[in-house]
Amino acid sequence: MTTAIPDSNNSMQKVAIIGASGYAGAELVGLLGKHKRAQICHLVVSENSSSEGKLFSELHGRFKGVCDLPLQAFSPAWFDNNAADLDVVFFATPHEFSAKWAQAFIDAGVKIIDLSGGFRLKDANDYPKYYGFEHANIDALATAKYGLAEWQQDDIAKTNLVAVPGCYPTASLLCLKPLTVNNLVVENSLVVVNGISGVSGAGRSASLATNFNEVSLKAYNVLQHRHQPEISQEAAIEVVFIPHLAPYKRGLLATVTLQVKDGVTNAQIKQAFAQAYSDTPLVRLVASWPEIGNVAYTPFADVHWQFDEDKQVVVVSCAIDNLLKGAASQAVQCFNISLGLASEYSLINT
Ligand SMILES: NC(=O)C1=CN([C@@H]2O[C@H](COP(=O)(O)OP(=O)(O)OC[C@H]3O[C@@H](n4cnc5c(N)ncnc54)[C@H](OP(=O)(O)O)[C@@H]3O)[C@@H](O)[C@H]2O)C=CC1
Ligand SMILES: CC(=O)N[C@@H](CCC(=O)OP(=O)(O)O)C(=O)O
Repeated sequence: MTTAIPDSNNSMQKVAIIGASGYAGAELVGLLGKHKRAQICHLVVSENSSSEGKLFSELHGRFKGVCDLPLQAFSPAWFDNNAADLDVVFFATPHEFSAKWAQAFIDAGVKIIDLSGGFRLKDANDYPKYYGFEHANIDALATAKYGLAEWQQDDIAKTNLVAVPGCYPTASLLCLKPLTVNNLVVENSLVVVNGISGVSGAGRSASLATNFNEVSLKAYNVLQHRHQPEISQEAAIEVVFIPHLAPYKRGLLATVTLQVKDGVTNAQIKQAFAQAYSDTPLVRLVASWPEIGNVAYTPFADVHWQFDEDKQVVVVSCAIDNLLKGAASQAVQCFNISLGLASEYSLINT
């Protein structure tokens, strides 16, 4: 069953953010705190979190005087006491949490906008392989809709479980989809996606591998990253995905290299990108190769492409902020779409 949010009277939506102490959750607090249609009712962390009871602004000092709500601990009792009063819950939690709890919220009449990967893959068998756990809720997996905001508006508007795309898949798919939906790519050819992320992509918890002082620049999880099947699934084309970790805080770049069919022209490629992104305020076709510095701390995605007519090779690159277009601001786009608002509502010039 799918249910749009009841919204006939432009009502405020009562929202909770689970995972509010983390990086993506904190960005959501910032965006939803100034959103005219959202009332933040609860900020939630894990059951045994060291952050329980602290003010959100104690953890994220830039919000002092802006959002001083206390962080509550999630538990089955918390769910029983609060879920039914909410309209929308954002999960900025580990993937397993979403997989376990989404259905209970949906049964309580709550819409879920899930920033984790708990509902992105359609094949439940991929969860043990790429996420390391058996999916707890295969029925909900079947009803979830992927939420790449510029491409899946109708699905997002109708579902009560939105799987917000991963950060690398967002940038990669914004590059790929104009070419794949127009059937321009050579069948069964090698499609290579190189991604580079800064350290905030790994979340707030301490780890030696993602410690700023330890990171230089290297590829990781090559051919086995969980975003490889996600990109392939949503582009409907097999890709080779090579993520890299680099020593900066915010932003992500994906660069795609592929071969287009014999006879495909520069004009066709131009038309495909123009058609896709001429009317998308948050996805900008830019005149030179995208830079992380132009999109970090913003909800924008910048896209640029180049075509080698002799080799029939296209290179497309997209830069985003991993915590915004790659997570929180895209989640707000999904929230806006579900309310019948323009997806960029409250995200530009506010
Ligand atoms: N960082 C990024 O660039 C992106 C992240 N994402 C996804 O968003 C989600 C959050 O990522 P990020 O903010 O980076 O991660 P963080 O590690 O920074 O934050 C995780 C949050 O989840 C909370 N949490 C952990 N376990 C539980 C639990 N069992 N129940 C309830 N809350 C829990 C943590 O609170 P506490 O530990 O205090 O309990 C914390 O608030 C992940 O699924 C991630 O994959 C998506 C796109 C990009
Ligand atoms: C630098 C870094 O570690 N990045 C993370 C991806 C970011 C993320 O949180 O992944 P989701 O979008 O799937 O939630 C990683 O490679 O696992």
